Amino acid sequence: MTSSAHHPPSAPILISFDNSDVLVDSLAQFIVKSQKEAIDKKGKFTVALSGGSLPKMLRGLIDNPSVKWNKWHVFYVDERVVPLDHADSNHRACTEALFSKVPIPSDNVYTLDPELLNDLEELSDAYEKILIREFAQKDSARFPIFDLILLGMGPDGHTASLFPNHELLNEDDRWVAYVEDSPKPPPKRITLTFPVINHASRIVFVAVGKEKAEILKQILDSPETGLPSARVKPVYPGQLYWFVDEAAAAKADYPKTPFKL
Ligand SMILES: O=C1O[C@H](COP(=O)(O)O)[C@@H](O)[C@H](O)[C@H]1O
Repeated sequence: MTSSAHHPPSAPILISFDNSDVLVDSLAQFIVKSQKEAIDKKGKFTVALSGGSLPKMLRGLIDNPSVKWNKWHVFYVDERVVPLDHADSNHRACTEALFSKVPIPSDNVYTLDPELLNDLEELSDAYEKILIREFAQKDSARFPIFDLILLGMGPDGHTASLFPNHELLNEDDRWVAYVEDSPKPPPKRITLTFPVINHASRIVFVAVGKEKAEILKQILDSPETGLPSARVKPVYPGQLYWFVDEAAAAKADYPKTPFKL
């Protein structure tokens, strides 16, 4: 068997859907398949969600009888350092778009600690400790291995709260880090780091709309630019997928793959 140390990352798989409704439906099918494989193997499903435009793209999971909500363990790829009910909170966005509409046990959704908003170091350490508690020695090695991580990409190529030219792009030790100077408001955030993201079994970027077309071309056709979204390169045997609509895919020359489960 080839070990991950000797195996280069697999090339990203780009899937372009006719429109965002078809994407939403296919994304739900893909997530359900990932969930089934994880539950069959270890009795639970660990997933990390982004904020921004991503939560609304999860609507295909609502009223979906195949989703085993009591087996889900949900973490945040990144979170803005604001109260959990604040308009900028990624947890609030996910709650409004999804969790308020499905029977997920609230204890299985791991939020930042709202008591620690004034101390970024403590706040990110506390979130890292939750990951250590939930992952270490069970289904991980040096870094946690999420069953699925769902990412968004900003028009500047950022993903999670990992922004172009930021020192955190080179973080190779911590699982969770903080940002005090995000160029996109709000400035204070916590984020999973690249080694954590890149150890996931499956990673899906979701990008929709013509505003994402130019940056998607750069990320896929010229990954050597080193923009944050181009640094998502799952460690073998992890696989990276791009679920995009035609508008987002319009400028990329990168080969497209038909959707199949
Ligand atoms: O600030 C953030 O932005 C990214 C991208 O957002 P999108 O609205 O362009 O999809 C998002 O993935 C991240 O979670 C969020 O905190």
